[in-house]
Amino acid sequence: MLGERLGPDNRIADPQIVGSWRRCLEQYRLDPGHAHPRPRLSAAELKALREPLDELLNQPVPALTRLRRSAFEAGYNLLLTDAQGVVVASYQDADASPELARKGMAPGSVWTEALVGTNGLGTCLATGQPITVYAGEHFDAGLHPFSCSTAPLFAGDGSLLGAIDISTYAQGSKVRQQLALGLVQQTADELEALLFRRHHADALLVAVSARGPVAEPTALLALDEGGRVRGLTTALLRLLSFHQRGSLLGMPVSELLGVGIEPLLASRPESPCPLGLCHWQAWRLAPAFRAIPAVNTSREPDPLAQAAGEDPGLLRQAAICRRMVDKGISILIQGETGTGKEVWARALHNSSARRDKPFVTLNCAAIPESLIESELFGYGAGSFTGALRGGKVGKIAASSGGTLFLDEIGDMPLALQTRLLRVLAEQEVTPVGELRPVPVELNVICATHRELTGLVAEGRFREDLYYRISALKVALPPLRERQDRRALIRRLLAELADGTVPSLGAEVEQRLLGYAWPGNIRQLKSVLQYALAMADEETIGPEHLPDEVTGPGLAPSREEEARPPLAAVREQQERQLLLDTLEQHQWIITRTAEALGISRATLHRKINRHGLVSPNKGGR
Ligand SMILES: Nc1ncnc2c1ncn2[C@@H]1O[C@H](COP(=O)(O)OP(=O)(O)OP(=O)(O)O)[C@@H](O)[C@H]1O
Repeated sequence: MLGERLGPDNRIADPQIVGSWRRCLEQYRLDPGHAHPRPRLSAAELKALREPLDELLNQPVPALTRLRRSAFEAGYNLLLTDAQGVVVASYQDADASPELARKGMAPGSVWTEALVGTNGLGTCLATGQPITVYAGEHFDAGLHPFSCSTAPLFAGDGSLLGAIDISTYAQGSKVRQQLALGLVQQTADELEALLFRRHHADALLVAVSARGPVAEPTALLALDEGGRVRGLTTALLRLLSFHQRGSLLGMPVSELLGVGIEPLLASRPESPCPLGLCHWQAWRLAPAFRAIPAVNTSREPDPLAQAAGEDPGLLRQAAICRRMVDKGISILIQGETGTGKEVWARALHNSSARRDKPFVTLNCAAIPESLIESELFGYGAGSFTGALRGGKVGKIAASSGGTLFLDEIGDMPLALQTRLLRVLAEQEVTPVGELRPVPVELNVICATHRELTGLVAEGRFREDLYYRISALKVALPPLRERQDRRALIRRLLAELADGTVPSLGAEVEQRLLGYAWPGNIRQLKSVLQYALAMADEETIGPEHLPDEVTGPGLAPSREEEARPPLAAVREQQERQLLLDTLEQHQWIITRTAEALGISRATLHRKINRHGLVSPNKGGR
């Protein structure tokens, strides 16, 4: 059979593939004429298998996020398996055919070579080598329409952890697909480097590069105090042309790299090692060593860039904010409800030199006027009835040195505006009922959905405070005006999906792009959550969307004024009923939903649609 496939046109010439076909025929005794069942594990079984990969799956990892994004944009599906070839996470392209998912590219499906025959995942894991399996190179004829590129993923201690794979329809040539293999290999190297740094957190780490210093070094060496090799990454093994790490462990670094630990320690970060240079030139490499701190230095994504997404206007504002953030310039964020004002404020804080200090929020619209004062300024022991016996630290003092985010500043009562202005000028706060002021280092970021200049003109907002808090104004556009809506929808869908990311049907995407989103990103998130919960299939169809998006129920906000008065009255009544019932049940969603006779999901949707805000923000 193998002889037939090799044929005159050399269809299977790649020695890795030939080796795999031999194993399939001779060792596993598979028959290429038969479809091979791909078993699927239950969710409970899968949970245990995911554990070794939790470090990569339970938190955003920049290298994986980048690959997910590139794969999405290029129409590939991305799979992550454990070392046994069981898919533990799958991220599917919104446009790719659901056929890919039907072929077993979903969490729980098993892809070992012994079961499925030659395939990217199984063969990569069988050999521990990266591989592209293209079209007819698959052993199972059912997989011939596809092409996949897979790289093995190694843990910090060098053991095989699993594999990363990107797959798509086979088109063009195998050479094109091999470009994708480079991308997958790079990601696997970066993930391994991350795990390696964590695993060897107490060792001296040395980055080796053939091209001089690189931004994200992946060829890493861990040394013990005596300068012996404790571990090395697969990227370094490749660079040194070694296949096995076992024989190198314990070896003095001078033997491996031709440079002892003292010169390495003495070499300034990023300076080339003079001894190594001679040695490496003999290998036709121009190395650069740098001792790097043995801590996790992987750069987190830029928080402002994350918040701006791909909208050109927001990216411009992010660039301006970055320049201002540590210059003591006050920033006012304006935008409709749910446009991400708090997200932006947090991004500002996280981009600032104060990022390790507290970020404290106060929503001036969400708490009764009478409480804002004590919340903000705190109070001394026994200062009024109902006060805590020991007094309470106010939000201003709690945020000292960090950032105080004052949301809905337009709702701050006039008397408190005066006091706030004084604290900003004098940098000291006097708690309610106390005489002595306490010094604070107050930095505020304010936000509002109102037009503050209008409030100033009406005498409801102090003009001097307005200028004091708004040296730089950031205007967040409503979702319907963001130019990166499509990308944002896809990103949120991928973030909210637990594992497999279903695709959006063309009609659904059009509806989401055309909808007016009165509740902006907050509403979009709850609509996507709803759709994900409703859709069991690989594709989200119009039937999985809530009525507010599909039905005539709620007209787009731009047409709001044109809505018939009866509908507007009904909306108002519903809003009031919701508010009353929520308050009656202390914003406990389960109880409120029960009292209203609706599901929790519907209640959440209605809360979002009406833009209702719980006093403690938790009930949103
Ligand atoms: N750029 C973004 N990317 C992803 N999610 C976002 C982004 N901006 C906002 N969100 C999400 O949208 C929701 C609303 O965001 P946020 O609370 O920051 O809005 P807001 O404008 O402060 O709302 P409000 O005026 O009602 O307080 C949150 O769930 C947040 O996580």
